[in-house]
Amino acid sequence: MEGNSNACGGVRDPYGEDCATEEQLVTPWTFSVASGYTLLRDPRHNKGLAFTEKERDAHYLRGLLPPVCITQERQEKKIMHNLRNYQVPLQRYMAMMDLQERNQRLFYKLLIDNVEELLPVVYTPTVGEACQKYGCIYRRPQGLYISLKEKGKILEVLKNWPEKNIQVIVVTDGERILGLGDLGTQGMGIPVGKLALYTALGGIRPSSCLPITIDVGTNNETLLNEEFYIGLRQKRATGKEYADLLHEFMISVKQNYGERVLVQFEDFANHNAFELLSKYSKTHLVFNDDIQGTASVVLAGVVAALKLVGGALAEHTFLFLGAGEAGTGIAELIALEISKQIKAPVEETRKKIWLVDSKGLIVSSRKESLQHFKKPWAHEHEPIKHLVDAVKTIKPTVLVGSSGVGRAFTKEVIEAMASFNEKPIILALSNPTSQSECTAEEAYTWTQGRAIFASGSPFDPVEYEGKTFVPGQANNAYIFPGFGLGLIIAGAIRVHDDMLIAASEALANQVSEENFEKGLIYPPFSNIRKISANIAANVAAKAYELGLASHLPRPANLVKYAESCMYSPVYRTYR
Ligand SMILES: NC(=O)C1=CN([C@@H]2O[C@H](COP(=O)(O)OP(=O)(O)OC[C@H]3O[C@@H](n4cnc5c(N)ncnc54)[C@H](OP(=O)(O)O)[C@@H]3O)[C@@H](O)[C@H]2O)C=CC1
Ligand SMILES: CC(=O)C(=O)O
Ligand SMILES: [Mg+2]
Repeated sequence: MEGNSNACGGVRDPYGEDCATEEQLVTPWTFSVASGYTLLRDPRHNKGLAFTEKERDAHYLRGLLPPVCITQERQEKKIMHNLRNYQVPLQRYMAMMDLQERNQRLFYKLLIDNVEELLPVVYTPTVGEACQKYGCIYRRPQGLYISLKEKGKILEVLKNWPEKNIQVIVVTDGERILGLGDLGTQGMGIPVGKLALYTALGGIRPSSCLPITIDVGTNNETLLNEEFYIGLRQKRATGKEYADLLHEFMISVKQNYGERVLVQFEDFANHNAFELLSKYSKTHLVFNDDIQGTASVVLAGVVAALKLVGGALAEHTFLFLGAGEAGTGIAELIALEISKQIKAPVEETRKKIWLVDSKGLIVSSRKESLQHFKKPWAHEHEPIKHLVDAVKTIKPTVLVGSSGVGRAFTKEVIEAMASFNEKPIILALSNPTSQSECTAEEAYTWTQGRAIFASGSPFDPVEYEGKTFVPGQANNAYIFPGFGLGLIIAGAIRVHDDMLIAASEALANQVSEENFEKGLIYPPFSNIRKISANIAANVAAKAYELGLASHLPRPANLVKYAESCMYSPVYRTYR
């Protein structure tokens, strides 16, 4: 039989793949048995050198591994040692991605046990560089790519993904990747990174997480001309063509995974993000991390900061540089919380919050030309063009950077904040580090060590006049993993603003006296699983209270229940 010949090097070739010429069509046959060689190449089950003698015998692994058997802890130690030897952050990122492809449990064990060290590797700032170079470093698909070519077939594409029980999807269209702009399909690094955190920080099983990038083209000329770009080489589709593709996607997701799958919109440009959120929040379980997750984390930080600076939330004045998704999202949640606290209409409480965009202070004379999400912030005031003049005029107690413009908080801006605030609250939220509105060192030195500072991407501690200042990280990574877990354990069918406030309260409550003594307004990430369990419990409790939960009866102890639902990366023993 021709297919059995060994003419092309194969002992048996039942499917004719080896003897087929390059022009002949063959069927890509595969069969999967989780033992032997296949087991070593299955990232979900592979344990590498940690397979025991017994397992090596039972699963046909003899000879496929060197003789030594080591524990998962020893493997972890070795990989951390190797990672620390890399000088370039992107090499660490690639090593972590390789590990995720090779041995999933070890990847998550590493990430959970070394979260403060590895968060900057798999997440901001390094993930930003990874997205910029994603075409060059691309090895294997880590999620689903849905492009205009898949129009009309999105449901089929979803069915191609090997896992069926998906609980969380993080989706981007790559148009506003961190503060780095339009990176097209290379934005895939973001859903992949966010979902790694869903598992490591929030305990959602990796198999129920699905990263998706929707490719409608890119307006990034550099990428369009880049030899190794992996996306569609065309300008972005807009209008009906864009809306139709997104609609087909949302319908297909619900059809394939049901009512309770959480869709997290991530790093869409604001001209689509607000509309998508408002359209699909009525029919789907959707959450926009940049608008809502960021709002929740910043509200928590500000509430915690009040313990250090004093005063009630309503007594503070807020000024934002950046009036997009993050800026207006945060502003709205703060206004909502103040309105609940002082029982005043939100139209009133918005008046203590001011925003500056690329054209200057948002004021009523600009109202007609403003995008809809900025209009509620167009207060009566004379126009002001520059941030520094806005700071000097408005005299905010809290200054928030959500502009994506690195070093926009100049010395003059920060000194102005320090001139009328004993303890100015300065939050430089933009990512990655290159886009941060100021560095931690600038915030502390220009305020003579008086600033309460946190940033979107991490900064090292700063020595100033013999004292060490530890900056906090105001990043939505504190919120979305626990928030998602809360929605899942409650079987929530819709997201409600009160759930964001519930998440925020839970986070603020986790800041200890010891943290406050160091000037921190967020608890350390090293406690993140406990923090996430508390956030999840508060969010779930709110879902039950609002009648939006479908998992009945309600567990009595939601914190314990959340903890008990969390994925553990410890190896299982194979019989
Ligand atoms: N720490 C965290 O957890 C998060 C951080 N971010 C970061 O926040 C940044 C912004 O994100 P997002 O709100 O979604 O982006 P958007 O594009 O929606 O908004 C950016 C805003 O910044 C304004 N802006 C741009 N350039 C200037 C300038 N030179 N002076 C004043 N304002 C300017 C824009 O003005 P105009 O409207 O006039 O164009 C716009 O209002 C990003 O860097 C992102 O990484 C976002 C989410 C979470
Ligand atoms: C953190 C985040 O979501 C962002 O920078 O877009
Ligand atoms: Mg984002």
